[in-house]
Amino acid sequence: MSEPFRFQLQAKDGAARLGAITMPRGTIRTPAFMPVGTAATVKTLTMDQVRGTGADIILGNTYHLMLRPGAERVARLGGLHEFARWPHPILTDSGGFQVMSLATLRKLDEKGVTFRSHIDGAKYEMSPERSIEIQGLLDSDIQMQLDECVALPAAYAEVERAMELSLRWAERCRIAFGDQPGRAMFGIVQGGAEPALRERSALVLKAMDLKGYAVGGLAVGEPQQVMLDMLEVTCPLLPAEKPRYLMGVGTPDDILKSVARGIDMFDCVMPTRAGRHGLAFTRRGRVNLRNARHADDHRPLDEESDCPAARDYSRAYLHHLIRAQESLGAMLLSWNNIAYYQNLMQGIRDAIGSGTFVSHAEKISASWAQGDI
Ligand SMILES: Nc1nc2c(CCNCC3CCCCC3)c3[nH]c(NCCc4ccccc4)nc3cc2c(=O)[nH]1
Repeated sequence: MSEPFRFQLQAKDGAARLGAITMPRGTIRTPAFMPVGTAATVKTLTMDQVRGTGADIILGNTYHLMLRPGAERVARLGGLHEFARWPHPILTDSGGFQVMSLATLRKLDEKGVTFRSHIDGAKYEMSPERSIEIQGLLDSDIQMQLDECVALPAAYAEVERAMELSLRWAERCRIAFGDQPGRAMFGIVQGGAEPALRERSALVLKAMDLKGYAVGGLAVGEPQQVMLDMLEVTCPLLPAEKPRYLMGVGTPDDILKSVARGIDMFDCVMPTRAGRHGLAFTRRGRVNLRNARHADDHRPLDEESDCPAARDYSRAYLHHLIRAQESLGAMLLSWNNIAYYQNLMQGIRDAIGSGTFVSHAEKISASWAQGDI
C-alpha cells in the first residue's frame, strides 16, 4: 500500500487550500466538515443518512464512550466502526476538553485529569497515555493528543502554563502512540490569544513531525476576530504539507473565514444541536422553525437541495413537528443541517479548485443576508 496516511495539497487560492487525506478506510476531501458523533451516533441520524450528505469522516466521542459502554467493551465488539456501522475514517478527540466541560469534581495536574463521571459519579484518571490507549481501543483513525484548553479571556501566565503542559503531554502522547501505520495522531496548538505563545506551541509541535495539527484553545468565548487573528498567527507557522484542524468550529461564517486563513478541517455540534432545537441552516440564512410564522408556510426549506429533509417537507410540517416535540422534527432538521454544511464544504472545495474562493465566499455570505427567507 502507498503511504498509509497521505495529505495531498491539490490547489491553493490565497491561503485557502484544496486537498485530500488518503487513509486505509477512505479519503477525506478538504476543506472538510466532520459531523460530531456523540455516543457512537450522529444524534438522530443513521450512518447511511450521514454518508448520504457527503461526509467523509465523523467524530467519535472518547469521553462519552469511555464512560459508557467503556473503551474495552467497544474494542471487544470490534471497535467503533463495527459498533456504529461507519466503515469510513473516524477522528476522536482526546477527551480532556469534554472532561473539563462535562465531568464533575475534576482535577488536572502534570499526570493528567482525574474526574468523576457525570453519569454515575465513578472516579476516572485520564493520563496522556490512557487517552491514546482509549482512542486505540476505539480503533480511531485520527487521534488527538491530550491537552488543556483554557477558556478566554485568561491571564497570560495561565495560558502559558496550559500551553506548556499541553506540549509536554503532546510528547507523551507521541511516545504512547508510537508507529501505527494507517492511523495518525495530531498535535494541538494552544496559546490562547497570545501570539508569542501560539508561535512557541506551533514551532515545538512542528518539530515533533506529527501527521497533522489542530488549532485548539479557540471558540471558547473569544470574539470571532480574535479567533481569526490567532489563525493568521498560527497557520503560517505550521507545515504547509500537513492538515490543519480548527477544533469546535463553527458557524458557516466562521468556516468561510477560517478556510480563507488556511484551515482544512472542522468539527462542531452546531448543525446537529441547533437542528434538535428547531433551527434550520439554509442557503438564505437561518430559519427558526419554532416560530409561529411558519405555521401555514407550505414551502420546503430549500426546493433545490439534494437532501429530502430540505426538499420534501413543508415548513408548516417541520414547525408542527418541532412544536409537538416529535422526534421526527429533530431528525429532519439535523439531517437538513448536516446536508447544508456538507454542501457548503463542497462549494468551498469547488471554488478553491477554480480559483474563485473570494468571490464565492462573498456570494454565499450575501445570500445569508437576504430578506424574508
Ligand atoms: N482537545 C480539544 N478539543 C477542543 C474542542 C472540542 C472539539 N470537539 C470535540 C467533539 C468530540 C465529540 C463530542 C462533541 C465535541 C473545542 N470545542 C471548542 N468550541 C466549541 C464551541 C461550541 C460551538 C457550538 C456549540 C457549543 C460549543 N473549542 C475547542 C477547543 C478544543 C481544544 O483546545 N482541545
